Amino acid sequence: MTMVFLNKEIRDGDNPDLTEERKTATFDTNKMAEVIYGSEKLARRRREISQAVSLIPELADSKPLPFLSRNEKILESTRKVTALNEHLPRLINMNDEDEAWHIHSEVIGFEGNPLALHHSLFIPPLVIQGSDEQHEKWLGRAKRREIIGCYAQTELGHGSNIRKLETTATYSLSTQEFILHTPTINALKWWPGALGKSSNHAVVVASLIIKEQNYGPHLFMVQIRDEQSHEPLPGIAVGDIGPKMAFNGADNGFLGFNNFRIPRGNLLNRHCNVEVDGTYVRPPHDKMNYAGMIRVRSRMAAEQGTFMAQALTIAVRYSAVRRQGFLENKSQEVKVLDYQTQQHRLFPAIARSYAFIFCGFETIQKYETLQNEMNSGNVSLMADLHALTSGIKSVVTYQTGEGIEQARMACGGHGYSMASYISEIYGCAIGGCTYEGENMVMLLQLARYLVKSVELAMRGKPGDLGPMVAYLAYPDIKVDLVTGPEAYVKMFQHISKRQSIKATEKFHRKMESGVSRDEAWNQCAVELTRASRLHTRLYIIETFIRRVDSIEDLSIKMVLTDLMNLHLNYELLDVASYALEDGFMSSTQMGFIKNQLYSSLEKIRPNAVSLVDSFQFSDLQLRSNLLNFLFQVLGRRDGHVYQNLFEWAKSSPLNQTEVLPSVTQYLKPMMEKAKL
Ligand SMILES: CCCCCCCCCC/C=C\CCCC(=O)SCCNC(=O)CCNC(=O)[C@H](O)C(C)(C)COP(=O)(O)OP(=O)(O)OC[C@H]1O[C@@H](n2cnc3c(N)ncnc32)[C@H](O)[C@@H]1OP(=O)(O)O
Ligand SMILES: Cc1cc2nc3c(=O)[nH]c(=O)nc-3n(C[C@H](O)[C@H](O)[C@H](O)COP(=O)(O)OP(=O)(O)OC[C@H]3O[C@@H](n4cnc5c(N)ncnc54)[C@H](O)[C@@H]3O)c2cc1C
Repeated sequence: MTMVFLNKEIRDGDNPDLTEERKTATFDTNKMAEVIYGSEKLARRRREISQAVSLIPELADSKPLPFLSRNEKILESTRKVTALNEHLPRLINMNDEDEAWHIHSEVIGFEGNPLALHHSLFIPPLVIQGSDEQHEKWLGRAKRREIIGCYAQTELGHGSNIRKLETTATYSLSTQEFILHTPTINALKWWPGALGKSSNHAVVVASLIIKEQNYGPHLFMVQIRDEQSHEPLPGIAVGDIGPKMAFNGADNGFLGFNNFRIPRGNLLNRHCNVEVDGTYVRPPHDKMNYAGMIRVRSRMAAEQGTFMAQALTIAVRYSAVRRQGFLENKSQEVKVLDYQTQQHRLFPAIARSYAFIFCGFETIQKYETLQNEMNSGNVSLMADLHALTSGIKSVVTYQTGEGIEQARMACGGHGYSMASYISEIYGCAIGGCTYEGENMVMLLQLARYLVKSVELAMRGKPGDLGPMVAYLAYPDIKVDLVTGPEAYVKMFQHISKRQSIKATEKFHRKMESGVSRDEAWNQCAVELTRASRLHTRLYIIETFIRRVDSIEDLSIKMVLTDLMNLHLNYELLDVASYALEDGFMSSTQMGFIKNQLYSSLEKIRPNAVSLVDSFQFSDLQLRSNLLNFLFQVLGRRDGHVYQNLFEWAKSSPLNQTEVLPSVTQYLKPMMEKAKL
C-alpha cells in the first residue's frame, strides 16, 4: 500500500529508517520538485515520463552494465537508444530539450550512447551556423536520424588552442571545393563522441585557407562514411580511440583526411562565407564560429548540478539506512547521517546541487536571449556570456567532482563498489572539467574580462562596467553578517573585487618591470584564476538568493532558506582567508560563520532525505532497481540495500562457476609446485 503524506509516498515495505525520515520532513517534495525544475508542469512531466518508461521492458538494461565488456556496452546502449527512439514521439514533446535529456538519462544512464552527440553537438552547430539552404539540405535528415553526426574539433595535438588546429580546408578556385587535409599525425581529430564507429557525418572544424591565407577555424559539414555500407569514404581514416574513464557506451573517435574534397556549399555559412571567386565574407563577430561552445557551456551548470544530485541521492538515502556506532542511546546504533561529519560531507553538496540547478536555468535563459539577438545580427551580448559561462563551467564541474567524491566516501566501502553507481557518475561528471574547454583555460578567459573591467574601473569609468561586474567599483563598507544574505553578498563582493584588483595590479607591475604581456600574464595566472573562481562563486550565490526570494510557498521557502544559509556560510568560510587578510572580516565574524554553518546542518538534518527525494530521480535513473533485475543497489528508494547487494554480488559473472580458469591454469599449478 502507498500512503501519500505531503507527497512523500510512504510505501509499505520500505525500510523503516527511510520511512521515518520521510515522515519527519517539513515540506511537500512535489512542490519542491516544481521549484527545482521550474514549474508544476515540468516536474509532473518528469514523473509521467519516468512512469511511462518503467512500463516498457525493452527500455530497461538487459544486463547489469558494469559487468559488460566495451563492445557489449556499445551494443546495449545502441539497442536501448534505438528502441527509445521508436517510443519517443509518444512519450515526450519532441521539441522539448529538457524532456529529451531526462528520458535519455532514465534509459541510457551515464554510460553514453552513439546518438548522444548527434542531438547535443551535431544538430546545434548546424542550426546556429548553417544557412536556411543548409538547414533545408541537412537539418531535416539529421532530425529524422537518416544521418548520424558528431562534432569534430579537437585534434591529437590541439584542443584548448583552437587557433592552432592543423586540419586544413583549402579553397580550390578551379573546382570550387574545399580540400580537407590532415598534414601530420598531431592533426588527427581525436576525442569527438560517436565519431569512432557510429557517425556517417561530422561537423568538422578546420582552418580555412584561401589563396594561402589562413582565416582561422571554420565549420564544415562532411560526410565521412558511405550511407549504404557504412564504410569510411575514400580519403578518410576513422576509428575508436579506446576505453576511457567513463562514457564507455560511446565511441569517441579519431579522424584523418587525405586531400578529401567537399563542395563549397559545405562551409556552414549563416554568418560567414567564401564566394565563388574566393572572396571571404567576414562574420559579424570574430569568434562567431565559437558560438556553439557558449551554448554547450551555458547548459553545464544545470547538467552538473543534477549529476551531483544523483550521487547525493544515493549517499543520503544510504546514510539514513546505514547504522554504525553509538551516540547517546547505547541500545541502538545510529544512522550514520546523524554524525556531524557525515552531514558536513553531504549537506553543503546538496546546497551546491540546488545552487547549480538554479544558476543553470538563468544561464540557459541568457543563452536563449543571445541566440535570438544573434539571429537578428546583434552580437553585443557574446563577450559577457562567454566570460560568464567560461567561469561557471569551470567552477561547477570542479565542485561537482568534489561533491560526488564526498558522496562516494560517505558510503564507506560500498561507495567504492560499482553497485553504488557513484563511480560511473563521477567519471562522467569530471569529464566536464576537460571537455568544452579545459577548466584553467576557461578561467583564464574569464580573467581577461575581469582584468579589462578592473582597468575600466581604475580609469574612472565605472559607468562602463556591465551589471555583472559593477561591484568592482563599489566602495568598501564593512558589513554586519547578522543582517542576512545581502551582507554575505557584500562580503563576497569585497573578496572578489580585491582579488581581481590585486591580480590586475600584479599583472600591470610585471609589465611595467619590462616583462612581456604574455609572460606577465603567465606569471600572474594562478592569481587570475583565483579571481575568476571568486567572481563565479559570487554569481552563483546571487542566483541562489534570487531564486529563494522568488518563492511564495512558505514551507518550501523555509527549507530552501536553511539550505541557502548553509551555502552562504560554507562558501564564505571557504574563502574567509581573503577577507581576514585585509581585516575586512574579523575573527569574531569568522566564529559567527562557523556557528551558523553548524546550526544549518542541524536544521537541514530532518529534511535531508526529502531534499534529495525532491529531485525525483527514479530507481531506474540511479541504476538502483530495474524491473525484475537487481543491479546497482545503494540508492534504492525503498532503502533495502543489504539483500540487494548480496543479489548483486551473486549476479557477478565470476560467480557463475565455482572454479575459475585462473585457478586451474595458474594458482593450482603454483600450489602443486610449491608442495614438491
Ligand atoms: C544524465 C545523462 C548522462 C549523459 C551525460 C552526457 C554528458 C554530456 C555529453 C557531452 C560530452 C562531451 C561533449 C564535449 C564536446 C567538446 O569538448 S567539443 C570541443 C570543445 N573545445 C573547446 O572548448 C576548446 C576551448 N578553447 C577555446 O574555446 C578557445 O581556443 C579559447 C576561447 C580558449 C581561445 O580562443 P582564441 O581564438 O585563441 O581567443 P583569445 O585570443 O584567447 O581571445 C580573443 C578574444 O576572443 C574572445 N572570445 C573567445 N571565445 C569567445 C566566444 N566563444 N565568444 C565571445 N568571445 C570570445 C575572448 O574573450 C577574447 O576577448 P578579448 O580580446 O579579451 O576582448
Ligand atoms: C569525455 C570527453 C568528450 C569529448 N568530446 C569531444 C567532442 O565531442 N568533440 C571534440 O571536438 N572534442 C571533444 N573532447 C575534447 C575536449 O574538448 C578537449 O580535450 C578539451 O578541450 C581540452 O583540450 P586538450 O585535450 O587539448 O587539453 P590541453 O590543452 O592539452 O590541456 C593539458 C593541460 O594544459 C593546460 N593548458 C593548456 N593551455 C593552457 C593555457 N593557455 N594556459 C594555461 N594552461 C593551459 C591545461 O590547463 C591542462 O592542465 C572531449 C573530451 C573528453 C574528455
